[in-house]
Amino acid sequence: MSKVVHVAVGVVFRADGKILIARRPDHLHMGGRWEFPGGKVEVGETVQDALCRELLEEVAIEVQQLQPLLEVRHDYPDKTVLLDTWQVTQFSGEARGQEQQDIQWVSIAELDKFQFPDANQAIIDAVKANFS
Ligand SMILES: Nc1nc2c([nH]c(=O)n2[C@@H]2O[C@H](COP(=O)(O)OP(=O)(O)OP(=O)(O)O)[C@@H](O)[C@H]2O)c(=O)[nH]1
Ligand SMILES: [Mg+2]
Repeated sequence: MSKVVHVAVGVVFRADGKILIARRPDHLHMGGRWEFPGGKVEVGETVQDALCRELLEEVAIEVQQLQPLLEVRHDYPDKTVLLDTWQVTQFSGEARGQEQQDIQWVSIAELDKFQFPDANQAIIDAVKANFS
């Protein structure tokens, strides 16, 4: 059994209620699909630290307030991920794709128009249930 990849994932809300999504670069796992920004938790790092680091690296925002939303464990054919998912309610800076990836701010209703990795359906369901 391969080990579970622990991933810090941020559902970032802007003051107008829109959520930040980013398009994964084509060459990566799940390339071309849309995601909530985040990345792997490194050794010796808390998941909160990882989330803050990843959001700064990927979309140039500084997290100021976060709270746990849910954990999703999902088996892909090639790996198992644990998406440790947090709601970000306050941040500073203006989001931009730091790795040439497209980003968009979308309403909860619009989330269904985008193709996400399979593991994300549980996150989208939780967002709709909690925040619609
Ligand atoms: N960030 C992020 N990763 C997701 C989501 N959904 C999902 O299945 N994943 C998976 O989680 C895994 C790790 O995420 P990642 O590729 O962002 O990790 P990372 O930023 O540390 O990238 P790196 O390994 O290139 O440094 C990938 O296999 C990715 O496909 C999501 O909404 N956001
Ligand atoms: Mg990432």
